[in-house]
Amino acid sequence: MEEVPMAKDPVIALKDVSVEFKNKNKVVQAVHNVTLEVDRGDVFGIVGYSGAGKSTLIRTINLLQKPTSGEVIVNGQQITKISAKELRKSREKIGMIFQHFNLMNSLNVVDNVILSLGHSSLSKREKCQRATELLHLVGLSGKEKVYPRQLSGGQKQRVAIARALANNPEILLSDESTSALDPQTTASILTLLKRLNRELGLTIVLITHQLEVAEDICNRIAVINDGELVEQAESYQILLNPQHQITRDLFEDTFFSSDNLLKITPTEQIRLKTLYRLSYDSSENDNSSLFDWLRDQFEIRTKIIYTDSVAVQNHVIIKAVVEFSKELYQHILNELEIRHVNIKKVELS
Ligand SMILES: Nc1ncnc2c1ncn2[C@@H]1O[C@H](COP(=O)(O)OP(=O)(O)OP(=O)(O)O)[C@@H](O)[C@H]1O
Repeated sequence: MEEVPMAKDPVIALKDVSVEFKNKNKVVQAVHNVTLEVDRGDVFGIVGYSGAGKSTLIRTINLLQKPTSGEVIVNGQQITKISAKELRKSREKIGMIFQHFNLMNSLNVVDNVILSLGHSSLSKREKCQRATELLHLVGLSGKEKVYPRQLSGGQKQRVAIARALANNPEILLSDESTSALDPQTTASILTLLKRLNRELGLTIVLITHQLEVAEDICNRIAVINDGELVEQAESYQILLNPQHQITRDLFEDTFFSSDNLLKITPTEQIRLKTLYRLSYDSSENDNSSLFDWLRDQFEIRTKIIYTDSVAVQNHVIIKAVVEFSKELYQHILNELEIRHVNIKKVELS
């Protein structure tokens, strides 16, 4: 039976959003005409170089940053047009976590979470019970009376996540929430975020400069550069076949890094005139059938210089640098493209 595509259900829509900062005589265009949609249940990553406008952009979603122009629509409501009271209500449905946790050091863990329940109609006892349940949800049972300074970075971020979830938000905004954490703690926070996304149906929008974070957790990635949205796609597509040079610089070149290419010695460089980088989805191609096909059809032999794989969503993307026994003619490159193999000649400088 033919699969029916799932209906899209955008929970966030930004339309032509721009943010300008005016400093003395200078105008900084931090975000420029960004239009994007985040579907319910997405883990949506926004990546880009430092200063690209990521923080400014994510902060427009809960109007911590008011756009200079454009529309911000959350759950069908244009929040740029609503009263302060309505905005407060709408913001309760949008939790946010930050790089430096933003906890109150003078309050213990449970009181930090209770602080977010200020506007709720719950009794004091019920608030305490709710906060305790949230701390259990994020794996911090038993730490209720502890103060933030007595916690590790990962534990502080868990408190911040519990606090962000206090009002049962539908959306969680994450502004570099793992940037201050070591790789192991980062992995445990990402596991927690994935579980919350799955179990609570929480839509997550995260900005990160850690590309491995975006690869690990996001189903969709948007790339911004100089305030402009340059590319957005399913995460595996971004890895498999990046369209924009900035995306290639960000994602491909971390894998095909000069470190890896420098492993090839200068004498080999002279010989290696037919070095190519390939990337492909392992469910569509596998090494041996691809290289057997090149040999059988075109008498081209392949020597794999190095290869690696990265699992994104349900796809395993293979990336490889190979040496072919001869240069590939355009018609072979075209055939590879038809087979969804992304191929590029390596220029050794
Ligand atoms: N309040 C402000 N006043 C003036 N300029 C600002 C302000 N906030 C940000 N900018 C400028 O806007 C641009 C985008 O900044 P932003 O912090 O959004 O980028 P970013 O991609 O999050 O960077 P990073 O990864 O380094 O945090 C930068 O040029 C920055 O200097």
